[in-house]
Amino acid sequence: MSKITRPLRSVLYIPGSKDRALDKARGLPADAIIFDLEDAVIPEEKTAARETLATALKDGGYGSRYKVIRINGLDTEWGADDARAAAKMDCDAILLPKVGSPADLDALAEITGDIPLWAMMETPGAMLNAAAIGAHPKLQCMVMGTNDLNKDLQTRVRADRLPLMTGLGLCVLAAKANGIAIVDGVYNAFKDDEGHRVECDQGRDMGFDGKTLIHPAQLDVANEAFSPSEAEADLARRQIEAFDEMQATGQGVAVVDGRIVENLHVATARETLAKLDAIAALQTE
Ligand SMILES: CC(C)(COP(=O)(O)OP(=O)(O)OC[C@H]1O[C@@H](n2cnc3c(N)ncnc32)[C@H](O)[C@@H]1OP(=O)(O)O)[C@@H](O)C(=O)NCCC(=O)NCCSC(=O)C[C@H](O)C(=O)O
Ligand SMILES: [Mg+2]
Repeated sequence: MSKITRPLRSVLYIPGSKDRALDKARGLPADAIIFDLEDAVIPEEKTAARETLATALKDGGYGSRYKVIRINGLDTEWGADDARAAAKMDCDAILLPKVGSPADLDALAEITGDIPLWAMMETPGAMLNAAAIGAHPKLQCMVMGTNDLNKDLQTRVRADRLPLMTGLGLCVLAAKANGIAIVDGVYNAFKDDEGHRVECDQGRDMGFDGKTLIHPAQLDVANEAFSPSEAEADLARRQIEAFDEMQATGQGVAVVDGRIVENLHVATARETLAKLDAIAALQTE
């Protein structure tokens, strides 16, 4: 499996059937795009959407944005044809909805070969099998499907997402244990910037790499929430400097702002600065 080293702060869903949205995305500040053939496309348009998407990707213009195609499930009448078609399109990964076990990814890989796979984590069974799914050799990223998860769990939708916390936590653990990326679910109220910001911050605190989005208006908030802040960058630089100074005197612990700094904190500080460099590189691409 090829590990993603680029930022995935903002991952925008675009219905594969909507020409206008497919075109608009060429100029939007999204780190990644999920070209959707599943829930955003009505059954009557699914076959035509495959063609529309193939044309859009052939025409190109998406720059360095990571391009992911979400196909329909392989247990649907469209899934296998989607997979065969997606494997021939110019994309970076293929996203399978409602993954329940590693066998689902095996079945997709039989059709798509070496293309990296992403998995929608959106059923109770997937939460319980997260560790095994995360260890699949072709899996590159987990995507939380919080709408489907809410539906299957019969939860009440709460601002603090308490009913989802076990599932979100299990998936974050599975992704980190396997060294793959993981992005949070969508915030449905796309005109509610404040609620979106709160949920982005919560996802960032939990260790998600970014958030999936349904509307361009959500991009800036996600990009900011999942970027290191000025204060975090400043602290990282000072931690590295203080630790290097301490090491030069033969000591293994420094103190910055009243807190100890050991080699593991320096590793985090270096990751923070590397992420900033990766974000800066996106802007020059
Ligand atoms: C939610 C929407 C239906 C709203 O659409 P619309 O009313 O057209 O919005 P606007 O008029 O405000 O749009 C302004 C312009 O922005 C473009 N646009 C809108 N959405 C997108 C988009 N996602 N990507 C790119 N461009 C977009 C419009 O074309 C307008 O452009 P212009 O006219 O040139 O100014 C709509 O946003 C939408 O369809 N969003 C995507 C919905 C979707 O993909 N849903 C499926 C994924 S969510 C999911 O399934 C998660 C998971 O599986 C789970 O279980 O949780
Ligand atoms: Mg879903």
